[in-house]
Amino acid sequence: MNAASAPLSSASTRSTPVADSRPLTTRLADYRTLAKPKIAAMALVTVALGYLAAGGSDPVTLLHASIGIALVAAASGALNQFAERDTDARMTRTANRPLPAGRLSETEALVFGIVCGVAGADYLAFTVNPFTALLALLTLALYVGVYTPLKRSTAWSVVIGAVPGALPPVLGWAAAGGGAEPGTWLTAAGLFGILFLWQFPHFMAIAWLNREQYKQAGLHMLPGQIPRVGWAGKAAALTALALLPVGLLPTVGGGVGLWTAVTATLAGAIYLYYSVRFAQQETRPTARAVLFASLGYLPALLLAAAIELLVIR
Ligand code: HEM
Ligand SMILES: CC(C)=CCC/C(C)=C/CC/C(C)=C/COP(=O)(O)OP(=O)(O)O
Repeated sequence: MNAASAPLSSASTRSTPVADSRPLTTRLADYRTLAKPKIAAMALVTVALGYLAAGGSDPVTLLHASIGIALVAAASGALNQFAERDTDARMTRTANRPLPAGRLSETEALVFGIVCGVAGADYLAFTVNPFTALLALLTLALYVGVYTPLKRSTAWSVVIGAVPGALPPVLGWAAAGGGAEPGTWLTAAGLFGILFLWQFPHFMAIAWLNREQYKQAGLHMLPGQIPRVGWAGKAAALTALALLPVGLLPTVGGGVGLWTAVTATLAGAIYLYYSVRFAQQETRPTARAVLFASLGYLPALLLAAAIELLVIR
């Protein structure tokens, strides 16, 4: 029985809500942490990219889609943390999250996740379209129901987790009615491919930085758990290299233009440079440089597409 399957220590989480004298702002901050706002915010960047690339031009529809998807993303973060309350308690990076730290109860996290998921899906169905609502629920189901449990048993969980992670731009494309226009399917496939590949250098760096903690928690995030020297870096460099041609697909599909293709190539080249440096020498600085490069790539793409589609065109 590995560490992840060991029984929960009773001190690490509470199952029933207790009277809480903390200020409301503190409690709201804990619910905000449950929602994983930074990951959700970056996902919304890619939703907007998908919406614009599918020809979406109504800011109200994009706002409705963003609100609904943000609620479903918050549900995915809360239900993921509910499911990982035991392993989160075993990693210093996550031990201070509301559940392992005992600031929120399992019931509170579960109810918050379910309410956000139901509200988000209903909101999308009524203000955008049922297809987008279904796709958002599929993303939630794959992330919480497939990726999260698989982390305890196989490193392939990262490849599987990259599928829901890559769906947000397709949600934006669906919100713009992309499904009705077969011609835009290549654009949607390109955006999915970009985000799918983008996740590997991003996470190889994170997994390498946290490799001892993942081992301690019994999570299988890299083959062999502690990667053979250079494995994480090589995987990052290879996927960053593959990202260069895939970054051109939304332009080939006609969803975006030449400037977005140029931006994807420049941002991709920077991402590749830092990934190759990480492959050459796996150190904390080279790994952190890959992580920071990953956090700049997607906003750069959205900015180029927005200028190209809303200003230049
Ligand atoms: C296989 C897929 C992915 C994995 C395993 C993964 C894992 C992680 C982990 C473990 C962190 C560090 C969180 C912390 O510091 O506690 C992180 C940070 C982050 N991830 Fe990912 N991620 C993946 C995909 C994505 C996707 C699809 C997005 C959004 C489009 C994203 C956006 C972010 C952002 C913005 C941060 C920085 C958050 C912070 O600084 O706290 N990630 N990721
Ligand atoms: C609509 C919708 C649901 C959008 C969300 C997009 C999405 C699924 C992003 C998650 C990507 C991912 C695998 C994060 C890592 O979680 P982790 O549990 O490995 O991270 P942790 O170790 O920090 O908890």
